Amino acid sequence: MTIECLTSNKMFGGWHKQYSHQASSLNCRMRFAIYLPPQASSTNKVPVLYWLSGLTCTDENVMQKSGIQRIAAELGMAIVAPDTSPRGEGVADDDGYDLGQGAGFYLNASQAPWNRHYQMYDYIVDELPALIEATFPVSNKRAIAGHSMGGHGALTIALKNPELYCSVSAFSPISNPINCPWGQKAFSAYLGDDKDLWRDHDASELMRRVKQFVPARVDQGEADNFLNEQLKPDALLSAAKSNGYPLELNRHEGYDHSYYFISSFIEEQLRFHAQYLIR
Ligand SMILES: N[C@@H](CCC(=O)N[C@@H](CS)C(=O)NCC(=O)O)C(=O)O
Repeated sequence: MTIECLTSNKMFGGWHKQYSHQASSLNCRMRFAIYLPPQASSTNKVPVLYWLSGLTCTDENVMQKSGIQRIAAELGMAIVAPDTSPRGEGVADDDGYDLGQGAGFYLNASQAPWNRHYQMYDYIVDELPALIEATFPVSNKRAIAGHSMGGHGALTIALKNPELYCSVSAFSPISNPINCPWGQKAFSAYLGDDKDLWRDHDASELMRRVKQFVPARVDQGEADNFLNEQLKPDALLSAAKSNGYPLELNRHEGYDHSYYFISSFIEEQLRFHAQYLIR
């Protein structure tokens, strides 16, 4: 498991670094970013928040636009930002921004040609945390968060693995992908036409039936141009209500889908996670 450090920048007393490594689950080289707060040292392991980004993003969007490091440094929390799909010349792709590279949807593809590399669920749940915990001064206390496609990823991964994550949050998640164009396009390609199999990758479907509740917070801008067609937070809310799931859904008047919105509320989300990660 050799990894190569690509960049290293001191920030708020800690370090922001980018690494490249060969990902065996994805069968290609991957880049990720990590922010290590000043509290992280060989004698002090800090908890980790995994951040899953949205369509068209890489590890860089959240690290460059959200301001997440300032509050992570105060709270003593590492942030890990993986890429949003497998990458490279030999990796299947599509002309659309919402399928293929930059649009891995954090699931394991079963259909050709996608199944050769698109195993993002295994990468995020197993391979990457194992690498992070073996390489950096971090504990195995994990939380997970994300934006849009990454909000879908964070919610579905936490709901399926309540023993692995202390808490979950999302900005503007694709809450009911089986009933929206982004989700239907991606799930048809990656999972095939059997819609029964899609339900296992849908946050609203999972929230309606899970028995173990991971503390969950969602922030949604009311002026988000994807709100009604793609994101559908009401489906998530009604699933939570029907199952007695204590979901905290915050609606914010006037905010859109961008990182201007995320940077306005990232501090609140990190403080939400700190209640469960840092005790
Ligand atoms: N239609 C947009 C969809 C992409 C988009 O809005 N991506 C969101 C996530 S769903 C994002 O975070 N973009 C990158 C950024 O704002 O830094 C496009 O043309 O690229």
